[in-house]
This record gives sequence, structure tokens and C-alpha cells, in this order.
Amino acid sequence: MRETEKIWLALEIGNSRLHWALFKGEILNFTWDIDYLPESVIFELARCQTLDDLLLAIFPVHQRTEAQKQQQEIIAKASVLSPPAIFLASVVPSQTALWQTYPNIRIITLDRIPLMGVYPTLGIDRALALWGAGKTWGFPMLVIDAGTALTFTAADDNQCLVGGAILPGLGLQFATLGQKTGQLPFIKTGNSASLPPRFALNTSEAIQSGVIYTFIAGIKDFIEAWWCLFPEGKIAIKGGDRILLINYLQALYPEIAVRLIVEPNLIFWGIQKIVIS
Ligand SMILES: Nc1ncnc2c1ncn2[C@@H]1O[C@H](COP(=O)(O)OP(=O)(O)O)[C@@H](O)[C@H]1O
Ligand SMILES: CC(C)(COP(=O)(O)O)[C@@H](O)C(=O)NCCC(=O)O
Ligand SMILES: [K+]
Repeated sequence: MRETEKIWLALEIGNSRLHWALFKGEILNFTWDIDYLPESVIFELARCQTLDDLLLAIFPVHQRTEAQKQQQEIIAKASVLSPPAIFLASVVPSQTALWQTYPNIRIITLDRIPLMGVYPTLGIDRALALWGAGKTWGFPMLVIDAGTALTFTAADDNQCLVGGAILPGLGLQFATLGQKTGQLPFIKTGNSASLPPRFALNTSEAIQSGVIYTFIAGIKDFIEAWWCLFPEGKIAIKGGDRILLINYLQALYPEIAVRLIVEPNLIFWGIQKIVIS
């Protein structure tokens, strides 16, 4: 089989869950998210004889959309004699360790990414997302990742890291208040666009008001600082809370929201650029 037709997987391990993509050559066929897998399941993957078997273990059928099921059936017909390569980008070392048992694991390290001026402990997810966004839409580029953590990561025209920032993500802010206080409830993040009242008269709405308005104000402040540095600079948004975030931004600052590129697969574009080059 030609190299360009090979099936391979990309796995990004975030602090909340696993993010998967199935590629055929340079084409991204489909993506899915799952919870962390038990060590025993990862260990068994080495013994899968077919791609079908492998996918059954890492992509439960009940989670598949109809389109994904059809895609998967076509893909599964392509016989895979050896376990397909899994290109792994992880920011969770204990999880990385578990995946070392997979026979065809290819761990992506920072030195593989042609971004200049990186510092040694920069998260591989941040570097890949920035690379994927910049190579797709152009530099200067700022990536906002609304994941477990909220991160800002930027590079200039010369594809050189400008820097960024890290703070607790939306889910984490609600969880910390619920866990580290004596009588605050745990608020779940939904996908609703409706904003809480700014001056709330009950606990639940007070928490939502505090977290959401300061979260959005902080993001707006970073965006404005970015446009001060690079008035034509682009901005791409990813992460599990991206829809919620964009909904709030549309409601509060529509003129900012229209300029944002919303793209969940930035890391996979980054991995694709590196694997294919
Ligand atoms: N099914 C889900 N499981 C976990 N988090 C989810 C889910 N759907 C949305 N989220 C939101 O996504 C955030 C995590 O973002 P994500 O990009 O998946 O994290 P990471 O890449 O750090 O693992 C959480 O704060 C949560 O609010
Ligand atoms: C900042 C992060 C925790 C974000 O992880 P995520 O929310 O995507 O799971 C991760 O990119 C990381 O561990 N970074 C290392 C430190 C740094 O980037 O400077
Ligand atoms: K992430």
C-alpha cells in the first residue's frame, strides 16, 4: 500500500479526556472524544488483529454518528496487517506512560514542531494547535484553547512564539468553587448561550455571573492586547468549551466574535502537517 493511503490515528491526551482522529494519508476522516481508557484495555490493543477490532476498543459504537458508521465501514475494508501508527501528543505524563505498550506508538515531542522560540516546558498541545492554525490560516496567530485549562498561545509573522497565558478553564473554575468551599454547589457547564444576571440574587446565579463575566472579560482583554501588538493578527478558538465561549462572546461582543475562527481540530491539523511533511 502506498504511504499516502495508509491509515493512521492521532491521539491527543488532554487533562479531561482523549481526543482521537482517524487519517487516511493526509485526509482526516473523522474525530471523536472518549474518557481515559483503563490500563488493561490499552494493553489489549496490541493484540487487535484488524482495524475494526482496534476501533471497537477505542471508539464505542454507540458514540458513533451515522456518517461515522458509514465512514468506518469503508475504512475497515482497507486491510491493516500491522497495528496502525498512533501519533500521540499528550500533556498528561501518567497517561503517556500507559500508551508506551502499544507496538506502533509515535510520541510527538516539541522538537518536531518547526515553531521558533519555544521554551522547553511549553505544552505540546499548545504548540501543535498554534502550528496547525498558523499553517492553515496564516501568521500572526493567537490560539485560544478553552479546555481543562484556558490557554492563550501566540506566534508572530516569523512563526516565532510570542508567548501566552494559562488559567483555570470554565469547568475547572466551577469545580474548584464546588470542591474547595463549605457550602457552594457544583455548577455544571452546559451549552446554553443565555447569560446569567450580572447582579445575581441567588447562589447558583452568583457563581455563574462571577465566573462567566470575568472569564469573558479576561478573554476580551487578551484579544485586545493581541490586536494592539498585531492589528491584523488572526485568532482561532478550540477546546471543549469553545461553543459556549463563542455564544457568550457573540452576545456580549459581537464585533470580536465575528473575527474569530472556531475550529475544534487545530491539534490534528498540526499533527497532520508534521506527519505528512
Ligand atoms: N463530554 C465532555 N466531557 C468532558 N468535558 C466536556 C464534555 N463536553 C464539554 N466539555 C467541556 O470541555 C472542557 C474540557 O475541554 P477539552 O478540550 O475536552 O479538554 P482537554 O483537552 O483538556 O482534555 C470542560 O471544561 C467541559 O466543560
Ligand atoms: C496548559 C495545559 C495544562 C493545558 O492543558 P489542557 O487544558 O489542554 O488539558 C498544558 O498545555 C500544559 O501542561 N502545558 C505545559 C506548560 C506550558 O505550556 O507552559
Ligand atoms: K487541549
